[in-house]
Amino acid sequence: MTKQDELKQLVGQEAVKFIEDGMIVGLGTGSTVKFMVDALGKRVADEQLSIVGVPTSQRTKEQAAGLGIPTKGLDEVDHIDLTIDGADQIDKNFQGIKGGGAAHLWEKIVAINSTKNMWIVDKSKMVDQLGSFPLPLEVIPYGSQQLFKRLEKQGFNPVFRMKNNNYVTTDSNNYLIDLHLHKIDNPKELALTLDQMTGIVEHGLFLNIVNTVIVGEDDGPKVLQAR
Ligand SMILES: O=C[C@H](O)[C@H](O)[C@H](O)COP(=O)(O)O
Repeated sequence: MTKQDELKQLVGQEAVKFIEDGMIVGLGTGSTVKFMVDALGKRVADEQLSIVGVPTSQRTKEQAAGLGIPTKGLDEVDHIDLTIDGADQIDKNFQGIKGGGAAHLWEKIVAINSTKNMWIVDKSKMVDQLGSFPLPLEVIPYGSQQLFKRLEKQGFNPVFRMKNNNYVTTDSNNYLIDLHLHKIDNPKELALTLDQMTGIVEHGLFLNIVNTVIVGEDDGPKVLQAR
């Protein structure tokens, strides 16, 4: 296991300590969350912990099922106590970029329906300013070439996310466009601009969403309270 994976595993194991019996828990997506779900599966098996998971992707749903973690869809629960998710970048104001794993639409919908949100990251994700990680957009395939041209004209440096010459598609069968912005001076203003562009289903800026961040540092996981 790489050093970075070790840090991811440790934050995943730390995060599940916040899960209590009877909770409804949003389960994020990504390589860090995968370690968290493994640790949660262990608690469910060892302690007969009774929880319900609400997965933010098919991938996470399948992993949870394989570990015997009961899951429900978002519309089958009346609340979510805590969602634990990864992030691609987090700045000093606890604003984040998500969607590097193509899951930010479902993740954001689950997050805004959660009482508390926790992000788990290794230390490389903590930055002074967002933007060196390309900002993901989930876009409707219909007219996406035209949308792409509009994004180009606005200087957003868009790139369709491709794999083996095919468009990467999300769990909602949409495409992804990554904006290579290098730095984002005003995340709120950018979010408003992108919110208003027809064809963009959701962008990966997660502003004022997270309550707690667990950062994997060399000397162990650090729990930071965001708000
Ligand atoms: O779309 C994917 C999610 O937003 C992930 O939570 C994010 O990309 C972080 O993933 P990882 O833990 O694999 O770096």
